[in-house]
Amino acid sequence: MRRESRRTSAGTHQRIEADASISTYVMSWKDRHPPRIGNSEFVLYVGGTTGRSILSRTAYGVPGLEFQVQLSETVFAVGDNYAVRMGESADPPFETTYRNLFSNSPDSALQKDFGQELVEESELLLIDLNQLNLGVPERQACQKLIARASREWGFFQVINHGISRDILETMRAEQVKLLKKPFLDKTNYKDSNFSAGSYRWGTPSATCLGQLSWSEAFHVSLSDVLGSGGLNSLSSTMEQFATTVSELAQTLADILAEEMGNKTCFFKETCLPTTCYLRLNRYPPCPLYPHQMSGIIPHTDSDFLTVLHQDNIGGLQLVKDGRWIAVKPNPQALIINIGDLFQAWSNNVYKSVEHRVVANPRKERFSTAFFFCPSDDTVIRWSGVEPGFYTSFSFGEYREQVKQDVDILGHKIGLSRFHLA
Ligand SMILES: O=C(O)CCC(=O)C(=O)O
Ligand SMILES: [Fe+2]
Repeated sequence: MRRESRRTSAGTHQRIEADASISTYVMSWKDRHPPRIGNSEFVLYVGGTTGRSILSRTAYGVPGLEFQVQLSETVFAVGDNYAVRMGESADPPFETTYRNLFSNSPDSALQKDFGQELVEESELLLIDLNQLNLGVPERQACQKLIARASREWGFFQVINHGISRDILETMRAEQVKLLKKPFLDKTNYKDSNFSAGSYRWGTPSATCLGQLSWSEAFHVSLSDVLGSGGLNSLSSTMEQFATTVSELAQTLADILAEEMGNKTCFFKETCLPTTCYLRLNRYPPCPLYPHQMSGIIPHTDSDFLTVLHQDNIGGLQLVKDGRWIAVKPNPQALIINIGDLFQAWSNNVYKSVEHRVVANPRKERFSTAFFFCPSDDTVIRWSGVEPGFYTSFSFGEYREQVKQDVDILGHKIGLSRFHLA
């Protein structure tokens, strides 16, 4: 959490920490520049969002004091030597909320997950979708490439994908504007297009550092956004983005089905723009445990396929042949990855591969993920002649199982829940 501090003499560093309940600020001291100067009293000023000029109340405190404030209020604390201003940082209070996880974890706790080995960087297979519009041989070769990448990697990237640079840039600008709002504004965000709970950060159920995702996101059901007539620039941008990206996802899904010898209307009938989801991700810098903290912990996506637009910071990694590989960012390309539903529907032909994001110690990162999903009542089943690996299940059942596992166990189990013995 960023703090603006005015330093008037060397020695003590004073700060106010936002507690998990957010409406409570806890006074504390931190030794940054020993020797420490004693526990002097300080004055806490609480005001409206414009600060000192409209101060509404003051209090006298010592470290350890808990002080209730309104979410919209700005807090200043003035100690004998310092003034600290709070309440306007965009970053969620990771350090304070998860302080028990940090203090209980031995330094080696994350090394188990991240290992000591150097993660190799690789460029994902790059497919030029313009090939689909040329002659029959070019189209067939391109389709085969898409299917091969989905079988062998579960991941590839595409250029000439039909989403204009203008749409991508406008979407990103709206996303940055939204996610750079002060944290307290995001937790309170009221938009008639977003249902409650669409703003998420950290991992509420985490019981160890390996389960903590150092990121925040607006996870939006497109049924809330589409057809609302674009009430503001954010929703009209999301509408435009989602409509074009869902056409791309539809094209790719149809190709993957066709390459299995199953030309089908299934995706056209079950995956509508309104049944899909959009996730606007922001990864604040994480100076703790450099290169070992997850921005998003290892997971597979619970959809048919995902279209991802990332910036040029990097951090996305995926598993290939049992090893983590870092994806080299390509600003021209969109990343496509296969999700759990396609793996089940194709009876393991296409792979839903585990991936994660490694938090960057200094730079923030943004990505936009479009999840190509069917309606909740759509049943996912293998319809080929070979024995199936999974029981059939509806997408609604699948989502419910994932939610339960995350709530109870702290992590998703995924497809193996539906594996036939
Ligand atoms: O930010 C990224 O690169 C990946 C995001 C992701 O995996 C997700 O939102 O499911
Ligand atoms: Fe993902």
